[in-house]
Amino acid sequence: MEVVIAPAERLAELAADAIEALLRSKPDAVLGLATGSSPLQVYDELARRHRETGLSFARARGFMLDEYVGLPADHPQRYRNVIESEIASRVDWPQAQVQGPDGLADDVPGACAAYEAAIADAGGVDLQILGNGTDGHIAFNEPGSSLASRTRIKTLTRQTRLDNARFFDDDLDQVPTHCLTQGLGTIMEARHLVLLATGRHKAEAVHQLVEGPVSAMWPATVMQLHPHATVLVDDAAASRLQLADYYRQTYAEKPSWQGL
Ligand SMILES: N[C@@H]1[C@@H](O)[C@H](O)[C@@H](COP(=O)(O)O)O[C@@H]1O
Repeated sequence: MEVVIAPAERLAELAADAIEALLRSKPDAVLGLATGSSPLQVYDELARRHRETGLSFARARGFMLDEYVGLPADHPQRYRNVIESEIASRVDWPQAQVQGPDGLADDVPGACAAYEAAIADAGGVDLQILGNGTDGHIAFNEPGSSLASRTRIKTLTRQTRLDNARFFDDDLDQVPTHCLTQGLGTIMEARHLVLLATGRHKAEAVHQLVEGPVSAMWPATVMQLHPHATVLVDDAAASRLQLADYYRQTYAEKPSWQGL
């Protein structure tokens, strides 16, 4: 696991560099997309590169991590709509090439199985962008999630609903109680995991993710078992890391050609 500690703008550039290098070498790459505030600067940077340098998503495929259950198709916080407005519509990405789990499906197990099959048919995810919940979740794999889990329905914790109430007029009652989410086993099959976390409120989750014991209580710790995982954090999110000086030194001495 590589840990990079840098200001948020720099982290966004590094993630965008990795995505750009992938798209330039493999234009039909499969990108794993996260919602939440953590990837927003990455999406801004990708949109800028599309505008200014012609970086193209025309042949790329995108798979979202998760979706709320029951939000109407036109709800602005439906994750498929969030991804459309935050990144897909700002670049040349055809709508049909970006998909998420169907939070309005009548047959939930069927929709989850179909989503797993669609990812497999696309050849698997090349690069998965991730955020980290304050309770250690990735996607919506809440504490207690099986480390081998696949796409399924989950009940959101009260903490996650409180964290996300800011997107719903600070009204907890408007925040859905359930979601469909890629499982930890699904996410672990992506070939490169790139997690972003900023702010002091993420410091404990980041410490557990990087330095804690692998445990379903902190679901992101499963990333310790991945052969190519990158954790991009700012000073505040890194403030509880025991080996922060070592991570800083390692990154400072890394050859610039190496990439993430
Ligand atoms: N389902 C999303 C996750 O994919 C996201 O990574 C996480 C952190 O969110 P944020 O980046 O806003 O802190 O919580 C949300 O609930």
